[in-house]
Amino acid sequence: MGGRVNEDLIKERRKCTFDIKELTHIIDCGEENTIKRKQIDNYILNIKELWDDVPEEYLSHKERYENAIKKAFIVLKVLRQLHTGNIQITDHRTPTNVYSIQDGIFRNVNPLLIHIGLFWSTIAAQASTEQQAEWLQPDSSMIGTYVQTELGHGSFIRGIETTATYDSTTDEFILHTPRLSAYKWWPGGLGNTANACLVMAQLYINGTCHGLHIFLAQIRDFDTHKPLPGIKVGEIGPKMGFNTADNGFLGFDNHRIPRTNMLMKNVQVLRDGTYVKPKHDKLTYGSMLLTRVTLISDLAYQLSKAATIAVRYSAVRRQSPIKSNEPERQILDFVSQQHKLFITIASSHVYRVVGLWMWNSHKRVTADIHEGNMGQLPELHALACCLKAISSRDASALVEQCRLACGGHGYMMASNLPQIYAYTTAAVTYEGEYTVLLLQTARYLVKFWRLAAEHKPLPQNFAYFEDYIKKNFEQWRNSPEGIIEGFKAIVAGKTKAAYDTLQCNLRNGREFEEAWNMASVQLTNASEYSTISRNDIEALQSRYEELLALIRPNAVGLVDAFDIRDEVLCSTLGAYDGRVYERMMEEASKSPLNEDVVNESFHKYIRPVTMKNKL
Ligand SMILES: CCCCCCCCCCCCCCCCCCCCCCC/C=C/C(=O)SCCNC(=O)CCNC(=O)[C@H](O)C(C)(C)COP(=O)(O)OP(=O)(O)OC[C@H]1O[C@@H](n2cnc3c(N)ncnc32)[C@H](O)[C@@H]1OP(=O)(O)O
Ligand SMILES: Cc1cc2nc3c(=O)[nH]c(=O)nc-3n(C[C@H](O)[C@H](O)[C@H](O)COP(=O)(O)OP(=O)(O)OC[C@H]3O[C@@H](n4cnc5c(N)ncnc54)[C@H](O)[C@@H]3O)c2cc1C
Repeated sequence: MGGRVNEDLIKERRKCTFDIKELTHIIDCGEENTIKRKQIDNYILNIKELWDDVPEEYLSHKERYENAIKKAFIVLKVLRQLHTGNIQITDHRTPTNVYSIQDGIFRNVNPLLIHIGLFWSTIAAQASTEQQAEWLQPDSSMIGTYVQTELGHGSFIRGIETTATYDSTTDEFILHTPRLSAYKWWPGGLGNTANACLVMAQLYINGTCHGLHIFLAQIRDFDTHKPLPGIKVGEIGPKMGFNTADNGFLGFDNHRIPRTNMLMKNVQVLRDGTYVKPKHDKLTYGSMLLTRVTLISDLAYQLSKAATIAVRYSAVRRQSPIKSNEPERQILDFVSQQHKLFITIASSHVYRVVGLWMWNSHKRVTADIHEGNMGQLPELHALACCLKAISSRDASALVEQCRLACGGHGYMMASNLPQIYAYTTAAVTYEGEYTVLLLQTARYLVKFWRLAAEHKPLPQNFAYFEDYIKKNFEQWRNSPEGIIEGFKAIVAGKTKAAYDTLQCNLRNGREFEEAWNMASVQLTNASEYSTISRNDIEALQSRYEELLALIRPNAVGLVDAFDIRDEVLCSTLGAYDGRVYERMMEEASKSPLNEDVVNESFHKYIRPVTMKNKL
């Protein structure tokens, strides 16, 4: 759409007091990354076949999938070209990588997301060198997915019922779904697209269960794409979002695969059925750990999209004067609006930085694990669980806040905020449900509290537990360092309270697991335990309001610095030029209900009633 940029946005950009490009480079971790990102964005976003004539919302469930899969293979081809041309296409240091721009292309989810993001990475991390050489060929016929969750079990994966029984007479595993609740349910790409999968199943050898292991299974014929004998597979139907993700179900009826299809980097089953244990029994959960780490950056990116849309719209939208004799003000001038939006910008930066830090920690811990040192894994797991849980919960709440901050227009699909919300809120559940993950972190904290309570030596990271017990906490200071100290006190105080409740339940004769369950609300909630006073809270509040006023002139500059292209934002409200009302009218004209001046239903249903006595 051509035309002038909205006058208010022009003024906002003139007001900005910092160098927008410089911030973009910081976000991208360096100017050279920005340049590279823009080149790849240009290359991919200029492919005409990736753009729709008809908005996605007007397509049927089936058409949506077919449209998405067409685009997915164009994207895959481009990714392969870039890959073979030695262009580094993923860079987790930047939130705006090739994975992120796909949001715009699909306006939803790439049905090959799990193939690219989980199937390949799990093989790369958990298959032996020989298996990788065989399965990770660039021209492989396999389109795969990651098949773990079942109808009956998602969170509690030890309860998974699918079995893989070793048959030493044929050197094969027999994959089997013993009952309805054992049907695999949810995996992305499974419904129609995948012809292979990594399946999580309970390993049985000579009647002994060795727990969960991962197996590669072909499920559809590579040529005809028909399900193989013994495989029942299909799509699970419409969802709140993720409607192009092709989530599916899968059942095995004594389906045989070679023994060498078990992922054998960390654990092995030998030809005679000997089981060789892994160095750590949770290495099989490695893909979940990696995805949880990756998700933090993705959620930061979703926040930056929502903030960009809502801030630009709030600069363009005028509604009500502040003083009755004045013209109507930009809604961005209302302090309550600033409070809703600036916290979203800030949270995006927080999770971007934390996501990057976690990504580097993951790399470091993985390198240690390769050397046989598992010491850092529990801490990484505890951090990944907590950060995935709170980043997804914060992101979905803040995206919804941005949507509400756009009033009625935020409710339009054309604003793209409902889709960003549906995408973001799913992350609260998948890859480990929010509460379940918080409880994993709580378990870790309680362990160290017990050490502190028993006056045993603590690692440096937990020295603040000891400080809390010895009441060594400093007086509250209204400064960033003071706030961090305050948070430490809250964590220590909360952990102590949960631990005390747990101990009390145990003293009352409860078994540990039951006592844990009874303390679980305390284990997942935080309260105020610091030395903060009412005066401090008032001082912080007024400092916060001062900061809102300081940020106000830079709000548009701050979201421009995220540098998200209009094709990726896909929003009538958030485009760079701010021509909100023109875009809304243009999008409305695409509604099939505007094709005929008089819809035929008028003649069929309305007129016979309204004109009944007049005909
Ligand atoms: C050809 C060219 C191609 C080029 C390629 C180009 C690439 C292009 C771009 C690619 C970009 C990629 C980007 C990827 C981005 C990904 C984005 C993802 C989007 C995702 C879409 C949706 C996908 C969704 C998938 C799923 O949901 S999969 C299913 C996930 N399921 C879960 O998460 C289940 C949750 N439950 C659990 O994890 C476990 O049950 C539990 C941890 C809660 C409990 O486990 P368990 O019962 O076994 O354990 P206990 O509670 O008894 O604890 C025992 C001890 O074990 C420790 N523990 C547990 N887990 C771990 C772990 N993972 N690591 C280490 N330790 C662990 C506990 O702490 C206990 O310890 P303790 O005894 O000492 O206390
Ligand atoms: C969009 C989407 C995509 C997905 N993609 C995949 C995929 O590609 N592959 C795959 O294998 N799976 C996938 N999943 C499945 C996903 O991983 C599971 O839904 C998720 O792990 C949650 O498990 P659940 O559905 O069993 O929830 P449940 O565990 O049944 O949770 C229901 C409620 O019970 C509570 N609860 C459960 N256990 C406890 C406990 N121990 N303590 C306290 N509270 C508890 C939870 O907090 C929650 O409130 C996907 C899911 C979604 C929504």
